[in-house]
Order: sequence, then structure tokens, then C-alpha cells
Amino acid sequence: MQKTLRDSAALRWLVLILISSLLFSTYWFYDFYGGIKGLMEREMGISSEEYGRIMSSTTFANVIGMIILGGIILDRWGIRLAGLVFGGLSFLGAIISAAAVAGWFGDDKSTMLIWSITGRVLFGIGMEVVCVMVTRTIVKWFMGYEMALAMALNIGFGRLGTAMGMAVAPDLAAGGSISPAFSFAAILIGISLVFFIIYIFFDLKIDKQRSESGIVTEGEVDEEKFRFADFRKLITNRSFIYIALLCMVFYSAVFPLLAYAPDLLVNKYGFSYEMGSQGEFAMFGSAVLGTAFIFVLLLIFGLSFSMIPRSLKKNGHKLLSFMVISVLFLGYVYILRDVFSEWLVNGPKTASLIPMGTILFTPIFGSIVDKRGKAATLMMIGSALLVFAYLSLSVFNHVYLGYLGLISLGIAFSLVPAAMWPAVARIVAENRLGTAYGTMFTLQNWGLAAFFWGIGALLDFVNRHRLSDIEAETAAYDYTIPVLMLALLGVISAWLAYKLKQADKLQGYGLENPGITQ
Ligand SMILES: C[C@H](N)C(=O)N[C@@H](CCCCN)C(=O)O
Repeated sequence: MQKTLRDSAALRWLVLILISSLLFSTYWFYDFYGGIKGLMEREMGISSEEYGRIMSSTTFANVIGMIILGGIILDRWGIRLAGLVFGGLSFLGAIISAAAVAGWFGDDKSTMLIWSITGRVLFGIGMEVVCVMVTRTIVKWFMGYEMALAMALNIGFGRLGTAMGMAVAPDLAAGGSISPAFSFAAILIGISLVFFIIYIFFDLKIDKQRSESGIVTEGEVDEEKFRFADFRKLITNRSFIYIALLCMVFYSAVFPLLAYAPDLLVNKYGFSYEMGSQGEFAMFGSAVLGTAFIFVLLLIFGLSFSMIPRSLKKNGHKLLSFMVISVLFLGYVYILRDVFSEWLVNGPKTASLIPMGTILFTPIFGSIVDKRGKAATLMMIGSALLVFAYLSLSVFNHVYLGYLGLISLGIAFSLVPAAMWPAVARIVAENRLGTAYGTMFTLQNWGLAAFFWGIGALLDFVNRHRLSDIEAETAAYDYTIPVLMLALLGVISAWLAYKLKQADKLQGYGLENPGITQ
């Protein structure tokens, strides 16, 4: 068979970087608000409930089926046009939000609130359809190659956007105005659209090659088109119902919390929104350099290890690897101890370590699912960890338990997505994946709509007697009840993962079997 662009590993990974930049920038915009919640409340004069309303508005159009409609449009128009339209929509939404907080439409509270919400609604439609489009593009280029790894790394790009958005937003707003943080985030989406336009040339070329070699192109595959009969079949499949509900409940317990996590750390444990004496950018720079340094050491270790003769490393190589990685990690912590000591008292920076950790752990858990299986069991464990995390962060008051809670949350946030998304591909036929992801994202948005807003509203309600003191900065929000509510979602997630495991036993999709069969 004639070779196409996707047969070149270098081109495949280049394509992954080009399209993942859209995920990086849109996740940045989705989550950077969390790092400046307190500042937004002060500058815009809004309450926690109103902050929650802005966050929740990302989902407003999606709860009434915009993602499914976007998926159908994607199937009909193809990756290039749909990518430009929905990427452009997320950019437009981000620009409107940035203009709103800059006071372009008026600087009174209600005008800023209305336009911030309008911007976020448009951004939300664009972002979710972009996510489905990017997933389909990965399938197009990586099917038969390193698809699971590509998906995990792609999620990693998104998480990096989340982490950096949360960590850097307070620095961008350090001049006393939230506007630069918004403009910067919007510009990032514009830059990633340029990367997407570069990708379009590769997409045109590969489609041309595929049609020349007799492989039908994406737009010509009739089976790819959306049919309501398939949709009905999908939503009556037991395993799909459980995994879709799990997606809704699990993500409702995680994404909204990220929007409140920095504020939770500031209010519950007395963390700060400001950095200490060393200067934020110097600290950020040394953290990035330290991370690059450790990657280089790991690379050297990997290369030297690969040169040891097989017979010598047969036994004990796992122990040796574990020891070397542990020493490197401890060295890393030692080198960066000043950075860590400053970061671990700063709310947004500490909260950003949750998505940061998932960048490493999601591919690791993904490869465990590939090699050993146990996807449904891992989803149960991930959900149980969520319960532990939220109990630690709510009913207990010790900061070390708080750190442990954040680590558990990070592991849960890696385990469940790493097991969930490849599992969908086992339950649903490949040519229906777009519809399946669209349906799951829609349900997920129902949950997000309720909890992004619900946490803020509950926070205002349980703290209603001291709101004026909180505004005067003489009292702090009590987060116990809102976080306990999320622990309950963890319990429901664990139950749904258990039901999924049972349904899979009946239906025989083999979710507990390894993904790699050869
Ligand atoms: C934000 C989006 N609705 C979502 O749920 N994203 C997932 C990743 C989905 C990747 C599917 N291949 C996430 O965990 O961020």
C-alpha cells in the first residue's frame, strides 16, 4: 500500500503538537479564572455565587445539545472547516470575556457580568467541539500506531494549560488588574489557531494522498455521518449508560473544584494569593529549568541503561530504575526546595500542582491499562480516592492532610480519565466515537453547569452571616459543606464504576482485559 504522511513518526508527533496547542490554550482559558477568583470578586464586585455563574455559563449552550450539534457539523464539514469555525468561536468568546473585564462594554457590575457570561457561553461551545475534533484528528493520524499514548499526551497538553493558567494568572494580574490575565489567555487561543491553520496543510495533503491511494477521505465516509438510529442504540447500551453517567458525576466532582481550589487553600489553610520575596518570574523560571534538568538526567539514565547488555539487566532492572528515579526525584525536590517552600504556601501555585501531576501520571496509568487492563477496577479506585481527597480537604483541618488530599485528587484525576477514554473506544464502534464523545461531553456539561454554580451558591449560603466580614477580609469562607458535597459525588462515581464493571461482565467488552493484545 502507498505510504501517506501518517506513516512518518516525526510527522505524526508534529501533527499532535500542532493540534494539541488548541487544547493547551482552551484549557488555559477554561481554568485560569480559579487562580484569580479572589481578585475577580474584588475588582468586579461580584459574589462567589456570581463567580460560579460565570464559570457555569461555559456549559449553558452545551447542556441543550450544542456539542452533539457540533459533532454532527464536524461529521458533515470535516476537521478543517469545523476546526476553524469552532476554534474561532472559542477565540471570539475569549475576546468578548477579555473586553468585558476591561470595561469595554461598560464598567458597572451587571454589564461586566452579562458580557463575561456571553463570552464564556460562546467560548464553551467552541472549546468542547474543539475537544471532540482534536480527538477525531488523533484517531485519523494515530489509528494503528501509538493511539493511546497520543491521547494521553494530548490530555497532558490540556492539563499543562490548566496548570499554567492557574499558576501564572495571578502573576499576570499582579499589577492590580485582572484584565492582562484575560487578554493573555485570549491571545494564546489566537496563537493556537495559527498552529491549527498550519495543520490544515497537512490535513489537505493526507486527504489527497488517501484519495489517490484509494482510501476514502473523511468527508466521503458515509458511515461517519450521524444517524439517529445509532444514537438510540448508543444511549440504550448499559455499559455506555454507566460510563457516560460516571463521566458526568466524576468530572462534576473534579473540574468545578479546580475553579475553587486556590481559593479553598487561601481560605481554609491561610495560603496566599501573592508570592513571597523571591519574585514570581524568577521562581517560575527556576522551576521550569529544574524540570528541564531532571528530564535531561532521565534521558541520560535511559540511554545509558539501554546500553547495558540484556543479560546483566535482566534481573533487578525494575528495582534499579525505581531507585534511580527516586534519587533523581529527591534530588529534584532538594534543588527546588526554595521554590517548593514558596509555592506550597501560595494557593494558585499549589493548586496548579494537581493538573501538573496528571501530565506525568495519565500516560503511566494509560500504559498500565494498555498492558494489564483492569480499566473498570481502576475507575473504581480513582473514584474512591476522590472520596478520601474530599474528606481530607473538608472535615479535617490539618494542612498535611490537605496536601495528601490534593495528591489523592491528582492521582484520581489521572486514573479515571486514563481508564475511561480508551474504554469508550471498546464499548462503541470506531465510526460512532464522535457521537459517543459528544453525548458524554453533553452529560458532563449538565453536571458541570450544576456544580460550577452550585459550589459558589452553597459557599455564599453557608457563609451568609459573615459575607461582609469576608469582603472586608476580616473573615474567611468556610468550604466544609461544599467540599463534603463533592465527596458524595465520589461515592456515586465509585458505585457507577462498579455497575460498569458488572455490565461489562454481562456484555463482554473486555474492559478488564489488556488493551494491547499482540
Ligand atoms: C473538557 C472535555 N469535555 C473533557 O472531558 N476532556 C477530557 C479529555 C477527553 C479526551 C478524549 N479523548 C479531560 O479529561 O480533560
